Amino acid sequence: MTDSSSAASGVNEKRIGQSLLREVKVEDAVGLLLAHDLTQIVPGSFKGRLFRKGHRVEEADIPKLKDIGKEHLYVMELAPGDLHEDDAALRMALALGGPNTTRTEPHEGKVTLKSAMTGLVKINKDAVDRINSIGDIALATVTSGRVVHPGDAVAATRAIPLIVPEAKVAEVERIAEDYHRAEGARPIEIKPFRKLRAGLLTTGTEVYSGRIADKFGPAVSRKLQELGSEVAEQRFAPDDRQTIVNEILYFLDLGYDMILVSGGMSVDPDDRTPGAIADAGTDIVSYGTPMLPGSMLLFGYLRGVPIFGLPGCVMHDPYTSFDVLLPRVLAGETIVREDIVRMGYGGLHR
Ligand SMILES: Nc1nc2c(c(=O)[nH]1)N[C@H]1C(S)=C(S)[C@@H](COP(=O)(O)OP(=O)(O)OC[C@H]3O[C@@H](n4cnc5c(N)ncnc54)[C@H](O)[C@@H]3O)O[C@H]1N2
Ligand code: MOO
Repeated sequence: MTDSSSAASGVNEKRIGQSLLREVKVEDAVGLLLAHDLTQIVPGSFKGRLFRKGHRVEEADIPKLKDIGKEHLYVMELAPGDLHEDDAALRMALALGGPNTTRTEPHEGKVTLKSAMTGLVKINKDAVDRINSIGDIALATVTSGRVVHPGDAVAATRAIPLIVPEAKVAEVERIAEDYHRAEGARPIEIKPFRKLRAGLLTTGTEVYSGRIADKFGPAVSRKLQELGSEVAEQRFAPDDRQTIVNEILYFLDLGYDMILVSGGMSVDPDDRTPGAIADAGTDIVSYGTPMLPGSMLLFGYLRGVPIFGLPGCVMHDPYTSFDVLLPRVLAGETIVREDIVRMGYGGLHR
């Protein structure tokens, strides 16, 4: 990589495995190639690469190097079986990133995986934990199951030392391969959203009779639209259990992909919605969700069609249990009771 014979004598050397890092005074480094990116940080205005790995040091660089605190530079002699930080970060990113992810160039020993689309990011936490227990390498991710948009960072791989044993990176590749063989997916992927047509039944005698204006329709339509789906039809029902059952079955007959029923989800005598959803023949996955807001949400499947009972907060709160579960349904996931149970940890949002 660099011409070690031109290094000044009497300088410090650091051995990492079979590889060698030799310190060279910046004044003696003119003509040598930089062994790694060099970072400048000016708080509030700049953080980034001042010099790129492989840059040939020139006389004019010396004051700039001193400005960022460099009195010495490394000359690197990589042994077989060792990897430069950039190559380690890149190989990990290549192994981990699945469909609909993009990669940045290696940069200061780091590669960022980004989403190429609007979708649901899926990250296997077990693989992340196993990789981070290896040592000398780091994988930082966002939490799985959230909505991401094009260009959003979802994970970053990083080598901690400048030289990493290749075996550690190979272990990351093996973890990714094992996961791929078992699950048919890479540990980090973006699932696209399906475009679903939903029927929305808005219950509440006060809305049905026209005493108050409906606020559920616009809010739910917007939430679906933002993810590429639509409320294809909205209907209204008073707080009457049988009427609600009939309207749900009407939506089912029309073949909508999803059924949403708003209002009447809590404890008042006029709250008929959970009972009506059950009477319609729904297999209820859960009534009650360990998340706030949205604890009174019901989720189930009616002859395979996802059906939600939506509590009042969905009208006005931007992030409820509906906003957690809706993207998963749109991404084609089947929601089971365990998924709902797990929402409680980290599920307190107000
Ligand atoms: N004692 C308890 N009180 C409440 C509980 C509880 O467990 N025990 N749960 C709370 C939670 S959480 C929620 S959320 C709310 C509301 O639940 P509901 O889904 O039953 O909502 P409603 O009773 O039907 O209505 C509440 C409120 O919102 C207005 N509303 C309903 N639909 C519409 C609409 N389409 N457009 C405009 N406004 C609407 C309705 O008129 C009421 O004012 O219960 C908590 N209380
Ligand atoms: O279902 Mo309530 O909306 O938790 O706020």
